[in-house]
Amino acid sequence: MAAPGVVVELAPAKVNLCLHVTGRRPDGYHRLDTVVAFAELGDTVSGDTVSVEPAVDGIFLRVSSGLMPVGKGMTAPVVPAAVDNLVWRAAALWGREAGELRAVRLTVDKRLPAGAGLGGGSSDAAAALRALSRLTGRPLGARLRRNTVGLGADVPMCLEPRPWRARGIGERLQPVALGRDLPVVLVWPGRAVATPAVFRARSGGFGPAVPERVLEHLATDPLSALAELRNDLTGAACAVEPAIAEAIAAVGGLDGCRLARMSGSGSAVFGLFDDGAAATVAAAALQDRRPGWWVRAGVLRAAGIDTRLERRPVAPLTA
Ligand SMILES: C[C@](O)(CO)[C@H](O)COP(=O)(O)OP(=O)(O)OC[C@H]1O[C@@H](n2ccc(N)nc2=O)[C@H](O)[C@@H]1O
Ligand SMILES: Nc1ncnc2c1ncn2[C@@H]1O[C@H](COP(=O)(O)OP(=O)(O)OP(=O)(O)O)[C@@H](O)[C@H]1O
Repeated sequence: MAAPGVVVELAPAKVNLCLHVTGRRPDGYHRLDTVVAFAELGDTVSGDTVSVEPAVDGIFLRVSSGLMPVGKGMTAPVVPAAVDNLVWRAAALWGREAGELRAVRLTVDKRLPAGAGLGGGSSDAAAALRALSRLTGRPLGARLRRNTVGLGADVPMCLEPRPWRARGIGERLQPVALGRDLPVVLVWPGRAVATPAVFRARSGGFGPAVPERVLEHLATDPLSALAELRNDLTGAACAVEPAIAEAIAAVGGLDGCRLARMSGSGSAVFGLFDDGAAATVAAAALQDRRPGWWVRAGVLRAAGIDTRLERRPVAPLTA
């Protein structure tokens, strides 16, 4: 293992710019065609390798949810603090695939609402794997990358947060050229929905894949291209949680909003803007009107996100 140190990784919010449900596998998972991009805001996952005497083996996980939005009337799943946390499961996967871990402490600071369709848990898992790779000096091998889909369908795309087209159940990744950075307002209407419940509530057949012509158009005029696409889970998610329909209408009505849509299986909604300043003003106005909602302005980065945050001093290990 490399010398003791601390690395801090951003676990950025994932936004499904569109989500087409194109079929269903025999195991019940749905085949998707989705274009995702990542915002420069999210949870953080830090990892320490710590020298202590006597040496301590194992993984230590600390989850701080102090920054998670918790307000009157909000419902969000509890973020598990131990072996059910996706960060823990990612570290266990690393242990199986890349080698034993000794005295590693992973700390998750939650800032993204859980069960929001912003991929928080998946992004945390991916950030933990990047942190372990940096701490140990070992690259993320191809087999490990492939196996991350077992942690969650969104984990492979979160390993390298950049615009992707994802097919299969999310693991067949193809880079996508997004013509420019997209100012975004992210809104979570204070009510979580569980992904399996939304897929179960879906009715009707399957839709067409994302046309190649529209994918190419994303490189030149992303907002017009996205207007031709859709999120096929919107109806089902709104039936499960009507607050989503309210959020889509509220975001669509913001000054300067060019497109409002749900992300993933909900319940978060995003609005795209031409102009970052307009997005910031609109977010503040909406937050004033709806204090029970979680509202953030950010930017979806065409070039992807640099997830390496600043180094911090090493703190002593207290297990
Ligand atoms: C809807 C998306 O957010 C789009 O990016 C993701 O596909 C969901 O990714 P995720 O939260 O990592 O999902 P997982 O934890 O793998 O799956 C949760 C549950 O959602 C359903 N599920 C998920 C993904 C998929 N392609 N088809 C499904 O039917 C399954 O019932 C599954 O048991
Ligand atoms: N580190 C984590 N952060 C958030 N949730 C976690 C984490 N680890 C496990 N979970 C569990 O995962 C479930 C989904 O949380 P998550 O925030 O990833 O949902 P989501 O945003 O809807 O994801 P997706 O966009 O991938 O569908 C929750 O029920 C939560 O208890």
